Amino acid sequence: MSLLEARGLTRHFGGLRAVDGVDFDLAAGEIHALIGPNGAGKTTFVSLLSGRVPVQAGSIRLVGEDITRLPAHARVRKGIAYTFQITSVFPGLSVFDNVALAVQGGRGSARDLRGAVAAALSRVGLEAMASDIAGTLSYGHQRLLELAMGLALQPRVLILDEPTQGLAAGEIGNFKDLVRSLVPEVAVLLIEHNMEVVMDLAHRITVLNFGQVLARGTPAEVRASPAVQEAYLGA
Ligand SMILES: Nc1ncnc2c1ncn2[C@@H]1O[C@H](COP(=O)(O)OP(=O)(O)OP(=O)(O)O)[C@@H](O)[C@H]1O
Repeated sequence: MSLLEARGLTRHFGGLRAVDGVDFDLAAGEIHALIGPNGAGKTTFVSLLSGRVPVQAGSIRLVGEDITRLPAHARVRKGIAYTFQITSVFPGLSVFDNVALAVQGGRGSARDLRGAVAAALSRVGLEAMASDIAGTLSYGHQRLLELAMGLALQPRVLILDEPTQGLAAGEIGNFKDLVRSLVPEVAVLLIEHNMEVVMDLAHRITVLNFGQVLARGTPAEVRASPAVQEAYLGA
């Protein structure tokens, strides 16, 4: 059984078929990349999975349970964490407090709040900055804070939307090591434009184009696909 399974997932905006009958399976413990040209429907698709955008047709199952109509906060409690854009960090609060808020919204019982925050911060290497005000952190550190907030939710599925955007080259290497360290406890669904990161990290790739699945497979299979090369990789 897939950890997370979508069948015929559909969301149109007026006449625009942003997501149009997508079947998708996320296996336990995998790093799965979602790629495709600008406007292909990637963010809309993960917004359907996380419940930020309502589904018009199709179904979503998490470990076999139908979650298609559950509100976003209920999906978080069931283990789907979508690390939102950096705006989800409260800039006036400390790093500790940002993560503490996430712990309280998550799946765990949070009996040991301090311990849970410390564990999430040490996972991303920010433990020394716990008392810093989040808004004073560098951009790269704010992205790590965002990841710590996602991990503090104790997710089964962690959805990362363009996590390397704006990171310096040196930071990208650390980020890849960090994502690798998360599996197999967590399954990672990664929207990523940096093909070097995708090909290096992903176990499997799904390619969207005009709201539909153009191809799926291992990095080698996707790279070799003539349809993908024509539509996307520009080879
Ligand atoms: N709330 C909305 N209302 C109307 N159209 C929308 C809405 N959200 C997305 N769209 C449109 O749906 C299409 C898919 O957008 P989406 O952001 O999902 O693509 P994407 O693959 O994530 O693109 P990018 O790589 O540029 O982030 C686009 O044409 C976009 O303009």
